[in-house]
Amino acid sequence: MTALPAGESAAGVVSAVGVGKRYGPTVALHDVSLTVHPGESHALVGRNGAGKSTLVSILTGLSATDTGHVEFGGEPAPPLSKQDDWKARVACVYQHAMVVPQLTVAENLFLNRQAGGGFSIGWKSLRRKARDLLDSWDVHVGVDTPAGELSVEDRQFVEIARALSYGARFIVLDEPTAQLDSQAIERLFDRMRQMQAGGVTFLFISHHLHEVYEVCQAVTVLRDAKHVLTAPVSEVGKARLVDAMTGEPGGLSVRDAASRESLDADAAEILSVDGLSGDGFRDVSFRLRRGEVVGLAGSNASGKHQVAETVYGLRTPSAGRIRIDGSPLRPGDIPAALRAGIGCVPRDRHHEGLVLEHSIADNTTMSILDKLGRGGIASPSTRHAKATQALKDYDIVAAGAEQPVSDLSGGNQQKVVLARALLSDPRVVVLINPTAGVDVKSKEALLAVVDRVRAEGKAVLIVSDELDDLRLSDRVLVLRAGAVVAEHQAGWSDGDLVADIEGVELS
Ligand SMILES: Nc1ncnc2c1ncn2[C@@H]1O[C@H](COP(=O)(O)OP(=O)(O)OP(=O)(O)O)[C@@H](O)[C@H]1O
Repeated sequence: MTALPAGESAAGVVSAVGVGKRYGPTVALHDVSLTVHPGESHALVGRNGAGKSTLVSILTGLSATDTGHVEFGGEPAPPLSKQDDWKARVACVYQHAMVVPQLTVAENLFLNRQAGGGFSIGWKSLRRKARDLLDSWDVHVGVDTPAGELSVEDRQFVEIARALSYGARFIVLDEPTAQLDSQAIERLFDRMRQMQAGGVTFLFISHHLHEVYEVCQAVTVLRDAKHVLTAPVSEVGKARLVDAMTGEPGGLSVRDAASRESLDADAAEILSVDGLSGDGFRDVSFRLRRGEVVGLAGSNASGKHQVAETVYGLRTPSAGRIRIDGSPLRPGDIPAALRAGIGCVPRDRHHEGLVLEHSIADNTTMSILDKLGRGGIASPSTRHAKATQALKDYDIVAAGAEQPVSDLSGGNQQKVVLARALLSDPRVVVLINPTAGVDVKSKEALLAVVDRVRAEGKAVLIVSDELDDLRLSDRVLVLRAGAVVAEHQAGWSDGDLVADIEGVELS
């Protein structure tokens, strides 16, 4: 079912009615109303910091509204103190895991529920219930598997099944595709369609607008904390959607490496990787020259992340050699890589990237303290000035440079990570999914920054699941099962590259 025309009064699965929310001086939501109708997949889109996550936290009972209210099926939402009542109505599956990694799937599914009705449920019965639940939603995951060992894909299915077991038939998926490769995304979408047919309603958040067209029937756009549009997806073209998100007309353009002058034939080599092997990859060799961008593509199991992580010192290789400007790089040593001139955007900004409770100024300047002041001590005003410039250069929505990074929206946190990587003025930049969680318009700006540092003569190694990120590359190396299986020069077609990534022959 698609969204009903304005004024039609069928009760939604959920409605936000005139919702407002502030964080100190920041208005995160202003008078936002939204109705999600039964059985639809409803997309929620908007630029970084538009208010999507704030609205989700209100629709899921995690935060209170300042103004307005929430209804389920036309009835007022339960008080926030009654979390079990919320769980029976709605759940959100986040990008980061909400399972306890040490516990098994069965324990995660029925955690804190073993003592229902005064009886304690035995271990055997708990496993059987878990198995029945997963079977009933066609989720093929072993109930005895520790949740920490699940793939992101399976973990999300387990979390969806857990939500359904509480009775909720309305599920928020917050950027569920961000860490999935293309085949896993297709499986997720198939499953969403099946569940929709079984009466489940979804609110779907994604920065990949093509996904909105693939899997959703209705779309709502938030911009600068306000609701600007709700409409059936079939009635809003992509250009109009982007205009609604940005508030200004004009499409998107990502510059293709094929459209720029080809690399200088005698550009000096900066990075050489020879016969590199390690956990998940073997015998990988490539060269990077000044001003060159090389992409690494492949499925999540291809080993592409591990190769990049070995280059910037997160992992120790079992064989092979990495040289920067001809000098061997000490393996498995991040500070050594930094000193040798490697800057990186890591895969996981929460664990390897940011100190969340510290300010934007601290985070962006932490790797350049020795350059800002003597003995690694920089005056607060120097750091403040650098960070304030970064806010501008990287299009970061924030109250100011001293705001803690934890206050920022996800996409804006990612921009802080990129700013930090580039502020150290590296010779080689290793970027892993650099635009993850970044909105379409900011993505363009970030890729333009990468193009600029390339033009300055830095070498860039970029690992991404997104073809748009890879378009900057002079060459893209495709990995499968840990080995480089193909190389595409700039100007590749999407179809050819994807066929190589997935290992299918094009007829
Ligand atoms: N706990 C908080 N404290 C202070 N400000 C916050 C807090 N949470 C969110 N904000 C601010 O509220 C605004 C809306 O943020 P929100 O996370 O809802 O955006 P979003 O649309 O989900 O963005 P993204 O696409 O980057 O995830 C932002 O300006 C953000 O900095």
